[in-house]
Amino acid sequence: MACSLQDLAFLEASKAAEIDEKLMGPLGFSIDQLMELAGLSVATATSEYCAQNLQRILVVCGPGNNGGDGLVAARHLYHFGYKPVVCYPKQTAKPLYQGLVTQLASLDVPVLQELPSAEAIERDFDVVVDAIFGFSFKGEIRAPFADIISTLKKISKPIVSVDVPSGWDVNEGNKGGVGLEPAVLISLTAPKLCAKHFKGHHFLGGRFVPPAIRDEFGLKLPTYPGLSRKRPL
Ligand SMILES: NC(=O)C1=CN([C@@H]2O[C@H](COP(=O)(O)OP(=O)(O)OC[C@H]3O[C@@H](n4cnc5c(N)ncnc54)[C@H](O)[C@@H]3O)[C@@H](O)[C@H]2O)[C@H](O)CC1
Ligand SMILES: [K+]
Repeated sequence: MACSLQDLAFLEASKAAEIDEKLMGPLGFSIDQLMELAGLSVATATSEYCAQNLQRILVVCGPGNNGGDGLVAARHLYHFGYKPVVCYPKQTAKPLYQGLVTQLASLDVPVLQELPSAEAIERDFDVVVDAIFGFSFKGEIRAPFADIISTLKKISKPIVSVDVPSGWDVNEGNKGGVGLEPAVLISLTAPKLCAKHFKGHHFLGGRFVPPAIRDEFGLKLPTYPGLSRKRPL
């Protein structure tokens, strides 16, 4: 099916959270499963963008599930042959996240607590994956992420944002210009309202939506090509 952005339904932040609750309640999914599928689609879309020439990938992970998607994506990117380095400044003790960090350690993927300087990122990396905030981001950016986002705003290397460009109001877009300006956005499940303002390469990932959810929330999802885990929009 040919599909353009105009054909898609965009999701308010509150509806995205409601879909998550339904998937993980009556529809029988676990967060581990959804995060694995989301992170895998992030890795496949990122590798399509990076191809062979962009190898050194800095994955910056936030404190919630968006950060978890980044941890999963970093593991898959390693197995795809890239050289990921993770920055995960605000780690959580939840077993799911601890497990993801242990898995990265078993692959010798570095997990940094602090973001390298803008100069070091320019020198040492080809691409940055932004897995800082997703659909639950609200209000002004708090520490330590305010400094992290302002450092990332200084670099010229392309940024790949997971689900929402970090710092953007999930419904309204880059209010006050405080958020990142990614080259690539990988929306998960369905694009959030803010994605209407995004002008770069747009992928849709998270191929796990059953017809009941699609119909209840009026989602207009494009057909994924073949076995692909992501769909260019
Ligand atoms: N069905 C799906 O599409 C799935 C998507 N997934 C991913 O999960 C995120 C949403 O995850 P959630 O944990 O609800 O929230 P976030 O990661 O967006 O962030 C919560 C985290 O951030 C802190 N926070 C919020 N606002 C601020 C602020 N202004 N300053 C600093 N910190 C802030 C908050 O305290 C929390 O700690 C979705 O976008 C997808 O990426 C799932 O992985 C699978 C299902
Ligand atoms: K993000």
